[in-house]
Amino acid sequence: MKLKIALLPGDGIGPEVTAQAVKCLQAVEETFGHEFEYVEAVVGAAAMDKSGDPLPEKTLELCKNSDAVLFGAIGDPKYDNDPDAKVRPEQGLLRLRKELGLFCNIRPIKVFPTLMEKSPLKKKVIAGTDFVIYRELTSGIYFGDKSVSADGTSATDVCTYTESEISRIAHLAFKAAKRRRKKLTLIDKANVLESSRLWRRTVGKIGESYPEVALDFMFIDNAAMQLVLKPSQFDVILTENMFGDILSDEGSAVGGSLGLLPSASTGDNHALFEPVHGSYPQATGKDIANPVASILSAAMLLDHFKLDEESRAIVIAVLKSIKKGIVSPDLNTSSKYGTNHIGDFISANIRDSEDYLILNKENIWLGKSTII
Ligand SMILES: NC(=O)C1=CN([C@@H]2O[C@H](COP(=O)(O)OP(=O)(O)OC[C@H]3O[C@@H](n4cnc5c(N)ncnc54)[C@H](O)[C@@H]3O)[C@@H](O)[C@H]2O)C=CC1
Ligand SMILES: CC(C)CC(=O)C(=O)O
Ligand SMILES: [Mg+2]
Repeated sequence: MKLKIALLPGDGIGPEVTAQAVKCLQAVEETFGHEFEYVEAVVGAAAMDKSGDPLPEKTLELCKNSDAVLFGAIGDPKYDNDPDAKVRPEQGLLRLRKELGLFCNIRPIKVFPTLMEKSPLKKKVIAGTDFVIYRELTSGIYFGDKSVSADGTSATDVCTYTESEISRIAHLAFKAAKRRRKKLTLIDKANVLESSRLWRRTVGKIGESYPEVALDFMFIDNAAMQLVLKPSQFDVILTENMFGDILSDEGSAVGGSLGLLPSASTGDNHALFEPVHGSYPQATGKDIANPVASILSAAMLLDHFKLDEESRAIVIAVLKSIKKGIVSPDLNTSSKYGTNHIGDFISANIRDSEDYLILNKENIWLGKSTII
């Protein structure tokens, strides 16, 4: 298969982890006989340094004209620490999501069997954790009107949802639940928020056309607690933009590190793949960032194009690296392995079809699907 992939490494650790994901995609190309073209462009603070714009027109055009986008991360302390900054790197990512119509953000959370003891939670609490968050990505409070009063003493962010914005992602979440353990939990704050009540009404109605899926509702405050008390109770979580953002970082702690979580953002015409984490500026250039979230995002990219075996080859190589203890310091503080070495190990193992077959038979972690 030929694919044109827009590479947007971005800021902080973005370039380092994206480079490891590209190594893995190149290994897939060689092993399975595909041809991927990579075209790089700037985004976030890196783009602002050049032109003042966190999403230059050229970058947006490239993304629109590519089959997929592989995104690193954006964000820089010089903007985080300046509450008066008028333009921010994050606006580049938000606008890109909106322009590409990426309304559905898919964030799978599974516990690697070999990493059980790395979780801050007890083994018996996290055993069996395997859920996926369907997070609405192009609306809600991140995209609503914002204002600050003239004297700077009050500020407003508006949260708006329409029925059609809710129903298009709800259908995708119900379909995912049908393929999985047939349970969907809508997480909201319907006891307080009007927009959440619209979510409940809309999702409740849509649920009638998916009778095989058990639908339940949970308030966000309780959900934040349930996620660490009994994460295995969740199968598909459907939620709005900000709640999904927060819950996925919380969920990453269940599996041991935010550096492990990949994501896919899809719409009707485009798809973007990125780690759940941000630019982790404290780690920039230190060769300590975990590249697995980015590498698994590349596996989700392959999944998206129905390259199932190829995606699985990446996942299995990742599993092997973890099984062998080739992990970054977030998973083992005394680890001597860096970002680059881990990327080299995983990409080399994608090429190793014998290991691939053996591990594939074990069928650990993967279940029937690859990532989700
Ligand atoms: N999608 C994106 O590009 C996102 C960008 N950001 C931006 O990133 C910058 C930093 O934000 P933070 O809140 O510190 O979030 P962050 O996700 O960059 O880091 C939070 C913590 O997670 C851990 N972590 C994250 N990625 C890791 C990796 N690959 N390997 C090992 N450990 C990892 C580290 O302990 C780190 O201190 C900000 O400018 C923020 O706006 C934040 C979230 C998402
Ligand atoms: C940096 C934001 C634009 C979003 C975010 O934190 C996320 O999508 O995880
Ligand atoms: Mg986030």
